[in-house]
Amino acid sequence: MRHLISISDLTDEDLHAIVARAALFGAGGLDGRPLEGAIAGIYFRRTSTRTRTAFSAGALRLGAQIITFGPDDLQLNTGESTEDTGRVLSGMLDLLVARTADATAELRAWSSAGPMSVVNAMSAEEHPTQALADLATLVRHFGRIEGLRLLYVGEGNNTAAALALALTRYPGVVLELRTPPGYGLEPAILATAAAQASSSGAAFTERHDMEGVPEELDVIYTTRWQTTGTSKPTPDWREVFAPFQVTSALWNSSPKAVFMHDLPAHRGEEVTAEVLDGPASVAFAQAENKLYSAMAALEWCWAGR
Ligand SMILES: NC(=O)NCCC[C@H](N)C(=O)O
Repeated sequence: MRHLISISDLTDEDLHAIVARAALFGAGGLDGRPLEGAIAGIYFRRTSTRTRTAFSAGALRLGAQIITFGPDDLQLNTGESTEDTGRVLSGMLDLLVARTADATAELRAWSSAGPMSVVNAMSAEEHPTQALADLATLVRHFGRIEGLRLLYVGEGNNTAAALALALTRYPGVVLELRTPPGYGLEPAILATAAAQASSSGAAFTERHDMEGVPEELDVIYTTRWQTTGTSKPTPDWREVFAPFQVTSALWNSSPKAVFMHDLPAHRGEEVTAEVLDGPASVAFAQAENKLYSAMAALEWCWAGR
């Protein structure tokens, strides 16, 4: 069985193939119903607009049938164990797309329960299918990922982790993260991304200020200040985050950069309305690419059965 729980589950070939396929789907390249006969569970324990809709619509477009579960539906809520839940679901479903309440470990338990592919639709640690949509957006916009210069501004959250794990595999990529002090990437993600960059020929840096950001960027990316399922440990967190707002001033030294955001957006917090709704923004094309990357991820999982 193939599972997509972390970007690290994918070989370079898998990653390139899924991203290329997503870009093809975005260009109208769906031929037939490759998931005809498949039954996918769509289980979201946290709020979702884009990811849940993308996987539901994507599975239906590919010819699968879906069963959706909300946060209060399964007997997990009345104390049934993760393991027993996995044993039951894997006897009935071909695929399970799940947004967990907490750790990725729950998804790993389900992936080893039986013959059912598991897709991580966001956990506390990582948001791999967001990175796939973002890479498909880069391919659709620039025609390539190799050599792109990207600045990520904001919390080192699940999206940042997946982007770091994916982008550092591409030769010539420059990925600089500017994360507020105390809100950086987890050390294990930093270490993996740095090791990948040194073997692929990418450049990867994380800093905790907004001084001297790189120039001639291709992409400026941000994320909301309130990451799902987290709370801020100190009451002064807004003062810590304030310098990390993405404003048009960042475009002075990068006039050709596009703006990306995993959404939902909070205009006036992590980004100004001028940037989000301005001509450089591809944020809503990026959101649509979640559909195409969900389709590519589902197809890749199903092809491995
Ligand atoms: N595109 C998305 O999946 N958006 C929802 C959540 C994004 C963000 N990384 C969060 O955890 O709040």
